[in-house]
Amino acid sequence: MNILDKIIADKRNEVSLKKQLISAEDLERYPLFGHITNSLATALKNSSSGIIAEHKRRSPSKSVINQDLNVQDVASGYENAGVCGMSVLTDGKYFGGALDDLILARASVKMPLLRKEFIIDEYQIIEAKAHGADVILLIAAVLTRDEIKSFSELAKSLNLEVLLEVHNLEELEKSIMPSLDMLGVNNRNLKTFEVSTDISKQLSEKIPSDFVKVSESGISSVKVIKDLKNYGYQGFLIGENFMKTNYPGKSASQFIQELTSN
Ligand SMILES: O=C(O)c1ccccc1NCC(=O)[C@H](O)[C@H](O)COP(=O)(O)O
Repeated sequence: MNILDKIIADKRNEVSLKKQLISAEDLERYPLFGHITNSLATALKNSSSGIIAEHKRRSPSKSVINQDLNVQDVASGYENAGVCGMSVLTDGKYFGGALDDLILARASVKMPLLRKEFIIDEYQIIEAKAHGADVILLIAAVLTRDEIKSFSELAKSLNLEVLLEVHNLEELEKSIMPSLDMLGVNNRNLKTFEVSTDISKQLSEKIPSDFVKVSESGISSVKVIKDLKNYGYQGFLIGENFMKTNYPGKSASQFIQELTSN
């Protein structure tokens, strides 16, 4: 079993247990469920940097990245740096994240927040809204076309935006539909952890122009972003490169200054 299959098997158990503890109807009564959402797609379209900065304590590919930081400080640092939005990993077992991280980030910043999660059930979309998210991630590798359609339509009905993530042409072709806002190409193969931005370049021309294109993972230099911009990318999801430092907000700020200075 590859790591992605393991994550998904664990996620199915986790979600089924959670549903027994808190019903979807209960989640809809959470105060944050009614929050007014902010558009990440619009922020990316209007930005000269396009950075989406991630809160990531650890990962299956790198184990520990940084466990010593306060998520509220990270969120404020990123917002002050001028990023377009923040990705908050909420998976506990493999990434050391939590839904509480999303609530704490929401309490600290106004910018769009992406719930970075392995979504396999509509329940998690309601949960995302109830904990302050503006955007959800759907991963084509683990969903059928019918699931992508029903999950994205549910998200849209809750005023959440959808970032659909692919890693190859087959996933892209099965996923294109009007209920998506942004199409992300993950440069990391989630089954082997191999990272190459070549996949973003190869798939760029296959992504219809009505979607905001996002390149995700393994981005650690301004040069790579300048290159990807030539392929039509307007969003760049960066986690480890910022989170491995003591001050992720400061790192993001320096990165954006370098990116936008010439
Ligand atoms: O990051 C991993 O090791 C990983 C492994 C298995 C599934 C997902 C994984 N990461 C999720 C992400 O997509 C990244 O956290 C995100 O794109 C940022 O990547 P990076 O800038 O390389 O930290």
